[in-house]
Amino acid sequence: MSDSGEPSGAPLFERLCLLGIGLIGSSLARRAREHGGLARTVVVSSRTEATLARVRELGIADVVEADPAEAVRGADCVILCAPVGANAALMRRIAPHLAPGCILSDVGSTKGSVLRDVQPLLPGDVHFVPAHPMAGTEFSGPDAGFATLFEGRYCILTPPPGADPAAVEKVREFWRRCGSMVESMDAATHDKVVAIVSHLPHLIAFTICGTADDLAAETREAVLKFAASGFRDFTRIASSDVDMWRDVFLNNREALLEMLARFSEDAHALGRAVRWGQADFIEDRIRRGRKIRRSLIERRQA
Ligand SMILES: NC(=O)c1ccc[n+]([C@@H]2O[C@H](COP(=O)([O-])OP(=O)(O)OC[C@H]3O[C@@H](n4cnc5c(N)ncnc54)[C@H](O)[C@@H]3O)[C@@H](O)[C@H]2O)c1
Ligand SMILES: O=C(O)C(=O)C[C@]1(C(=O)O)C=C[C@@H](O)C=C1
Repeated sequence: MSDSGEPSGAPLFERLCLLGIGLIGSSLARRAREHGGLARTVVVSSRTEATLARVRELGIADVVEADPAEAVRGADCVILCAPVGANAALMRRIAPHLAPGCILSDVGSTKGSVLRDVQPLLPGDVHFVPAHPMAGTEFSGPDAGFATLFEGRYCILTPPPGADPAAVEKVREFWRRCGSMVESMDAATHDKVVAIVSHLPHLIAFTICGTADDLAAETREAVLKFAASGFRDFTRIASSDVDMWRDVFLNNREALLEMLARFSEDAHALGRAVRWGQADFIEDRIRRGRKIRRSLIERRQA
């Protein structure tokens, strides 16, 4: 395998099964199609017949199977790609059918919940290596995916204590071949980090859109008319998928509420500085924002 993500030699997996095929699942399926190094055969299962029919039309999987229990049979890697709230039920359905030695992974945005929902049902001979690609868009469904989604983006692994090192290395290599930089951390740290960098920004975006929507009819018209401004940037992420974000908020409750409390205190402090005309305080906050944006650009993550 070369550092450029180009394939060399045999594919990592013989039979890769993706359960849930929206933005993330279909990006993985497309990557596997374009990059021979991921899997020889890609099997896909999803909840609705409409999604499965669309996957057939798109031609992004070798096998399309309605029943998840059937889909995982004989797979040496299974990746859960549905909203995180679906994991417990999916796991109950597939656990007895997972092949011995299979690697089970996921792409969920919350990791404590995945350990909670998946580990108790895990057969002894299956290796569990949770993962979270820090890449996405506001779009969802199988049409939204693209093969380059993960390129140059981080993927965080949260292997549970005692995870099989060979399985962890295989999942690392999988994400490297998707073009990602791979890091590992424990699930609790992951959940705190994403609460501030991903979940709270979405919560704020949904809220600011709701607040604008609550304004009197006349003002709301003006908001929409002149929205080619700071507000527009919030509307992009506020247009994200309902099921996915409901599940994220409900499955990272503690960390998200902690970050929201800190944010609220800081927002009040800035509001107070505005009220009392404290220009130095206001300038300091703006400078910190500019500094963070600059460092993201330097790290090529903006
Ligand atoms: N969208 C992002 O930016 C992003 C980024 C990183 C990780 N994630 C995580 O990836 C996962 C998938 O997100 P997505 O953006 O691809 O969502 P999506 O809405 O585009 O796709 C989800 C897919 O799962 C299917 N599904 C829903 N419930 C199911 C069930 N009970 N059983 C089987 N399939 C079911 C849906 O039909 C759909 O095909 C989520 O856990 C999310 O937290 C999302
Ligand atoms: O770019 C976006 O639109 C995203 O929302 C992607 C984003 C994020 O917040 O950065 C969303 C959820 C994920 O779990 C990872 C990535």
